[in-house]
Amino acid sequence: MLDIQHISKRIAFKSILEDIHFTLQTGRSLAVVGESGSGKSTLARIIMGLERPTSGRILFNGVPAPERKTAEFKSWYQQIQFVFQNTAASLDPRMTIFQSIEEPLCHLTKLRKNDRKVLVHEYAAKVGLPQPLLSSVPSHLSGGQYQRACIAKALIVRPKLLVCDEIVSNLDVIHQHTIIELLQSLQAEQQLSLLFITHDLSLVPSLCEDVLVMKDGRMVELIQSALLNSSQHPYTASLLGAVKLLGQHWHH
Ligand SMILES: Nc1ncnc2c1ncn2[C@@H]1O[C@H](COP(=O)(O)OP(=O)(O)OP(=O)(O)O)[C@@H](O)[C@H]1O
Repeated sequence: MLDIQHISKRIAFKSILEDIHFTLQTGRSLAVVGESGSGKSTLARIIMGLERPTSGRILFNGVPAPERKTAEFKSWYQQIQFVFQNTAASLDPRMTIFQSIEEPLCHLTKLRKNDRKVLVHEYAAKVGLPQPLLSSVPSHLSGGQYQRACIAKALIVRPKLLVCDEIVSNLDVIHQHTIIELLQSLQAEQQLSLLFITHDLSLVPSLCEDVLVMKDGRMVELIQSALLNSSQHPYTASLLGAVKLLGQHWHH
């Protein structure tokens, strides 16, 4: 379904991404891990259509990503939704949480007001956002609640693929786990494919079947997360070593 074909990106003669290629099948989950500066966010921005690759292309169900501002762009991107690390900028501070979650339905569907309202309540409940919070503005939410609102906003148009860029990095461990459990259950319920970008390898095994390890814009290896512990690659081993040094738990 998502087919990343030999993506490279150069900015001012500097190579940011070099020959990234992988596929992500329906209902599967892939983590993209690597230390800061390895090119993860650039890859996410290219998948989103915010940046163009220098070479290579992206197909979704066999269809190449359309140019921005075309009619095809809208329907292509209805299938792929994103949740970002930069949470403070993800929701409009002047809108209520209800309006924010409703917004993509206004842009991407022809649903009537009442039907939109039913869906907003349904998705708020799905992500565990208490109903009274829907009339609040984003600044009144905790980090975990804010992230749930972003997830509800992304999922309400029933995308086939959800791309998450560092979405739990700013949360404490308990909230990290509830968000990961939420993604697991939504994934199973909606046959959602998940691309989970993180610098934190400890989060990967509980959520993703496969892992793409990146370093300096290149693919180090693509490996099943169940086999991570036995990776022969020195860079993957060093990332794993860092996780163990921090004393984090390994959730299989
Ligand atoms: N517009 C740009 N101009 C110049 N260099 C850039 C630009 N965008 C990204 N880079 C460089 O590309 C490299 C990869 O950045 P990117 O943000 O994709 O990495 P990352 O793995 O997501 O890091 P982090 O986890 O810190 O967000 C970095 O060295 C960064 O400085």
